Amino acid sequence: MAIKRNKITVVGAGFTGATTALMLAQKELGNVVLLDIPQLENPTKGKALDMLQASPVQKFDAQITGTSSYDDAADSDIVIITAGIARKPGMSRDDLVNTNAGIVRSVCENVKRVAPESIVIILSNPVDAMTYVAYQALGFPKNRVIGQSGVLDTARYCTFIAQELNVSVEDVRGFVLGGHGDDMVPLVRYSSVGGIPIDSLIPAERIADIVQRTRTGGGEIVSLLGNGSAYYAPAASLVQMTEAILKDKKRIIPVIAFLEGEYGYDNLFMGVPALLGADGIEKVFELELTAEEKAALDKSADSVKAVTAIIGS
Ligand SMILES: NC(=O)C1=CN([C@@H]2O[C@H](COP(=O)(O)OP(=O)(O)OC[C@H]3O[C@@H](n4cnc5c(N)ncnc54)[C@H](O)[C@@H]3O)[C@@H](O)[C@H]2O)C=CC1
Ligand SMILES: O=C([O-])CC(=O)C(=O)O
Repeated sequence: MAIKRNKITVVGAGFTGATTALMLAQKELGNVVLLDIPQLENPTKGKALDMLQASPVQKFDAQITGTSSYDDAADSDIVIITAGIARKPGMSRDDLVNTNAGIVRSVCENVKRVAPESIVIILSNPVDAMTYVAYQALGFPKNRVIGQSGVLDTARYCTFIAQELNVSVEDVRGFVLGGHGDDMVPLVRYSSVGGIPIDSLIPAERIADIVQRTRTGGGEIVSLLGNGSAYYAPAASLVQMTEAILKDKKRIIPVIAFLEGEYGYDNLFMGVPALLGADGIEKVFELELTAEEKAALDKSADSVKAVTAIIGS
């Protein structure tokens, strides 16, 4: 008899998708289906088989299947969408909007057919707008359509704070609100190290540098890689979200959620702190913001609205 495990499909077997598939299996979060286009079926099968053959060495029990058929994704508990093109140096994430909207829409039509009860996590960029596209194409309730940006942006922010102070990343807390673009809003007032507010540990001008480096963190890696974008930290972020849902951990982490009045925004997907558990987004938290923080969030929301309008919200 087959062993009963969660089923997680990762659509897009490129850099982020393949890395995510391996990390999910290594954490034994479920059986993983890695899916890409028919023209890449053999390389996708090859990547999955190669990962599977790491399992006796690393001692993880999970099946990993490469495919181009949505039948293999049937009844997935979670579907992670990484399908689409990545930006190159000199491009913004928004330059990908038209190409990736078509890809995300077609992927979601298949997901809706084979995995109608799944929770869907979107990575493809520009991710706030792509999460909107997915929501429209899937027709799922809003708690089951979630975009990834805040875990990654917060991870970058916390990395830079830990480096600045030469302390363990484990003790750094903080989060980033807003759209996944260069005007995202790292919330300094809610950031601490070992419980100590960062503004009593780091001079204001260095904090400003950290905030700015966080905002352009994706672009920094695009420039260094030369031909693609980040994938290790994005994959780790997707895995953290998947784990929170599958283990019903009730974690409070920033994710892209559908806003219907929260923070004064309506009919918009954007990054906010949320409770993640077995039902997906179980609650969105609305924080008190200062006038300055709200103005920064409004600016970020305006950018998200502009790119979302291109694909017709
Ligand atoms: N939201 C975030 O924080 C992040 C978003 N991204 C975005 O994730 C996306 C993927 O990035 P990478 O994996 O580095 O790109 P990649 O080019 O390495 O992989 C993308 C894969 O999607 C596949 N694909 C294209 N159309 C498809 C379709 N219709 N069905 C199934 N698969 C399809 C391609 O064949 C390719 O294998 C990009 O849009 C990138 O900008 C990347 C990192 C972080
Ligand atoms: O920068 C990009 O294009 C990929 C991405 O979203 C990130 O790494 O934050």
